[in-house]
Amino acid sequence: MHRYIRGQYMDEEIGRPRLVVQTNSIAETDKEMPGIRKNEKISYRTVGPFFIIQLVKPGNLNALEGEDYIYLGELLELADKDPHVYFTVLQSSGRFFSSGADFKGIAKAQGDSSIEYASETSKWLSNFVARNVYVTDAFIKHSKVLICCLNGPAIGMSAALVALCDIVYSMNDKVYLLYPFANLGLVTEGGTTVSLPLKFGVNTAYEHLMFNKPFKYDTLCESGFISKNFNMPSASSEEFNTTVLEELGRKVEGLYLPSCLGMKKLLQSNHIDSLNKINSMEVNESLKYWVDGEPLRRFSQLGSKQRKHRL
Ligand SMILES: CC/C=C/CC(=O)SCCNC(=O)CCNC(=O)[C@H](O)C(C)(C)COP(=O)(O)OP(=O)(O)OC[C@H]1O[C@@H](n2cnc3c(N)ncnc32)[C@H](O)[C@@H]1OP(=O)(O)O
Repeated sequence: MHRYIRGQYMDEEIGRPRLVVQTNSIAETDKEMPGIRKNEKISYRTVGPFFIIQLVKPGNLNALEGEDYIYLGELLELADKDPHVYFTVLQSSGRFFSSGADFKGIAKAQGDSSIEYASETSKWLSNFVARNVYVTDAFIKHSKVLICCLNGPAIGMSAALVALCDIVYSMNDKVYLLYPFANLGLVTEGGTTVSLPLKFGVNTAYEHLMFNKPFKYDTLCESGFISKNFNMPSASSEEFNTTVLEELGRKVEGLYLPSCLGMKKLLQSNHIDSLNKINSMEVNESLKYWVDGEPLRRFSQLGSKQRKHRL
């Protein structure tokens, strides 16, 4: 267990600071985790009791392919297993938190002739259902407190994962969440059938989902979705990430951190059954749409800029 003493996290098991490098008031270690590959779009590290996952591909607004979502799930499992970790912190880079599923990745899955599928159903079970259900499940059952640092907007599957976080901080009032399922020939995914009505109210969720309308800052604040706006309009995402981490370091000072995990387990028990149920229902409902081909047509229009979201 960690105690934050004189600017250092003391590891009570080994009776000395486990952390070797200090960045400002936050002690840091870039621990090599066994058994996990690297991913050029997503980095991770531990800082005291915080397991930090960062999206680091700002060039395409941190769009993620199927394999990247699987990687996120694997990182969550890693954080789950680490007894020194109490908080899993999601950070990003650049002007967007994440623009969701990568339309180039989806076109690649469709055009890949190296794999022969028995049927369209078999193809989309593998390219959509299995991946989606896995990463959503990893977020639903995660045992550490999930904190999201929204440096900018989040879209689609990535926005669904944001809605599964326990605490969300924003960098400024330009952030929004968009679930463009109706514009892309999809249905709700990533637990949003449950998480959005829960966090915004049923009718507000309907209005935004049916008409492809972004949840803008005002709604995010009024609903309590955003716990705190750091109000850093001219800062970089890196400055925002550092500021949040420093503040978190001060916030956990003196806390008995296992209590936080105990409370997470109890709070999670309120909705975990309905989230588990909907995860399976959502992907099974979506499968029909992928097999029919409408999402592919629409993702391809998005890639060629023939289709846009109304923001
Ligand atoms: C697994 C299946 C599940 C699917 C669920 C989903 O996640 S659905 C959501 C899918 N994502 C989207 O619909 C967002 C698509 N992007 C946009 O609508 C716009 O890019 C934007 C986010 C509104 C931002 O518009 P803006 O005009 O500010 O920027 P650009 O469009 O010029 O984008 C900058 C570069 O980023 C690339 N890019 C953006 N989003 C994606 C993406 N989802 N996939 C791949 N690449 C993306 C864009 O192509 C630009 O790159 P250039 O090389 O500069 O052209």
